[in-house]
Amino acid sequence: MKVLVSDTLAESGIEKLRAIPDLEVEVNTSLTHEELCQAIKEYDALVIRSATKVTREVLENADRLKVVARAGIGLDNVDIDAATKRGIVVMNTPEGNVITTAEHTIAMLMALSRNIPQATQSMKAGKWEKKKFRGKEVFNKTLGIIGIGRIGRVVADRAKGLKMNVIAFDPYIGPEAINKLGVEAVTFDELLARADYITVHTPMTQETRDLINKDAFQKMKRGVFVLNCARGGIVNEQDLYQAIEEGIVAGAALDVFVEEPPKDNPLLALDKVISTPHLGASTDEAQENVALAVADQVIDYLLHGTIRNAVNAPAIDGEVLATLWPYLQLAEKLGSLVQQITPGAPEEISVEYVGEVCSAKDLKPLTISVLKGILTPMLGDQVNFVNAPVHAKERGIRVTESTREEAEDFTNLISIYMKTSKDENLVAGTLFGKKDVRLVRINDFRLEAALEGHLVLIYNIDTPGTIGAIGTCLGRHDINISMMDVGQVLERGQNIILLRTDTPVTDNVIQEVLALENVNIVQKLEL
Ligand SMILES: NC(=O)c1ccc[n+]([C@@H]2O[C@H](COP(=O)([O-])OP(=O)(O)OC[C@H]3O[C@@H](n4cnc5c(N)ncnc54)[C@H](O)[C@@H]3O)[C@@H](O)[C@H]2O)c1
Ligand SMILES: O=C(O)[C@H](O)COP(=O)(O)O
Repeated sequence: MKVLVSDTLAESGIEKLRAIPDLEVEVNTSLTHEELCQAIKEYDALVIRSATKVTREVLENADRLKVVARAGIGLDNVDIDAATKRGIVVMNTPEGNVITTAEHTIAMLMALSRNIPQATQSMKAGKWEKKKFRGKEVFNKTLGIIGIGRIGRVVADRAKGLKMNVIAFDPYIGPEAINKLGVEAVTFDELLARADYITVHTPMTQETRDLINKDAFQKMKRGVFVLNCARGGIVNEQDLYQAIEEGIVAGAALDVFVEEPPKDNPLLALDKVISTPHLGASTDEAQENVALAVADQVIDYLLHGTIRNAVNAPAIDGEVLATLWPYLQLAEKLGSLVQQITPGAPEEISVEYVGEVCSAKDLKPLTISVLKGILTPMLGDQVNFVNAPVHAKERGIRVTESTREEAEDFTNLISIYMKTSKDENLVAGTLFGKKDVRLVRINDFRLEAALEGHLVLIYNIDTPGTIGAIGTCLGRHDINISMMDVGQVLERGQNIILLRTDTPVTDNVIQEVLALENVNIVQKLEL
C-alpha cells in the first residue's frame, strides 16, 4: 500500500511508516493542487498538516484512497463530506499539540502585554525606545476564553498560574463543568464586557466564523487585547482592523489568518498587531507527538482496519474492535440477508440487540454494519463503514436501535426488522461459541444456518418428498448442496429451506425449483 505525506512531518513519523514493509512511503511537500489531483490516484493514504488542501476535486481523483490522516487538529483544509461520500476515513491527532498551542497562546499574551516583538525590532534597528514600549501586567487581569475545550482549558490553567482571573464562554459545556476547572462560566456578552484579554479556542464552524465581529468589538472594554491562535476568521479581520483604529483594541496577537500565507493583509502592518506564521503547534515536542500518532493511526487502519480519531467514523480501538468484530460480521451478514429477501426501497430499519452483545460500550458500529450490509447489495462497493449512515440518511431510511439485556433462547441475539416500499421481514442471528455467525430466525421460522456462501432460500408446503425433489433438481444440474437447514411453522404446515451450494445457482435452475410441486418462493442469496 502507498502512503503520500504531502506536508512537513517530523522524521520520526516518516521512519515509523517506512519501517512497515507493506507500506511504500512517498514524501512530497511541494505538490501543487493540480499535481496532487493527479498524484493522489495511486495512494491508499494521504498524510497532511494544514497546508495541503484536500478538496472535493482531490478526493474525486482518489480512486484508491482509504484514509486522510491529519498530523494535528484542525481539519478545515479537508472536505470531510466529500471524503465521507467516497468512504474515505478522515482522522486527526487531537491530543498531540494541545499543550504546545496553549503555551503559544500564553507566549503571545505575554509578548503582547510587554511589546516584546516590537521592542526587539526597534533594537535591531539600533534604537533604545524604553518609553515607547511600556507594557501592562497580566497579574489580576481578566482573561476571557471563548471555547474551553482541550486547548482552552490548558490556557486557563496556565493563566491561573499567572494569577489572572479566568472567565470562559462555551455553549456546549455546562457551567458546572466550566466552574469545576476553577474558571467562571459567563455568557458571551458578559465575557466581552469584562475581559481585559480575549482569546478564542473554538473550531471554525458556521457559528464561529466571524464570531468576534463589529458588534462584539462594540461590547468590549476599551483597551482590550485580542488573541487568535485557533483559526483565521473566527475574529473578523476587517472588523479587528477597525476596532484597533478606533482604539477599542489595544493590541492583537494573531497566529492564524483567513488566507495563509496572508497576502497584503493590512493588519500585519499595524504596530499594535503581533503575529506568527501559524506556529501554534510548531514545537519539537508537538511535532514529534503528532507525527508518531498519525503514523500509528495510519498503520493501524491500513493494516488492521482499526479506526482511531476518525471524524467521519465511530472510533473503535483495537481491543474493542476485537470484541466487536464477530458481532460486526453478524450484523453485516444479517443486514445483507434482510435486504436480499426484501424487495423494494428500504423505509424503516429497526435493530434490536439482546443479551451479551448489549455489554458492548457502543452499539453504533454494529448498527452501521447492519446499514452497510443492507446498502451494499443496493449500492455496491461504494458503501462502507464510514458512509453507510450518510447513504441511509440520504434515502430517508428511518433507523432505530434498541437493547434488551435478558436473553431467552440465545445468550446474544441481533434482530433486524426491515420495512420497504414493497414488503417487510425480520431476521435474527447469533454467535455460536465466540465467532461462529448463525442465522436463527427468518420471520416466524426458526432455523440454525451458517451465513456465508451461495445460498438458496425456499418457502414450501411441508409435504413428504419436496426436499428430495429439490435435491434431485439441483443434482441434475450438477449443483452440490453443502449445507441444508429447515425451519418449520408446524401449525401452518409451512417450511423454509436454506441451502448452501458449492457453486452459484443459475436463474433457470431457480425457475425449475420454483416449478416443483409445493414450492412457493425461491430466492438466490449471496453472503
Ligand atoms: N494555531 C495552531 O497551530 C493550532 C493548533 C492546534 C489547534 N488549533 C485550533 O484550536 C482550536 C481549538 O482546538 P481544541 O483542540 O481545543 O478543540 P476542542 O474541540 O477540544 O475545543 C473547542 C471548544 O470550542 C467550543 N465551541 C464550539 N463552538 C463554540 C462557540 N460558538 N462558542 C464558544 N465555544 C464554542 C466547543 O464546545 C469546545 O469545547 C481549533 O480551531 C483548532 O483548529 C490551532
Ligand atoms: O490544527 C492544528 O493542529 C494546528 O493548526 C496546527 O497546524 P499545522 O500542523 O499546520 O502546524
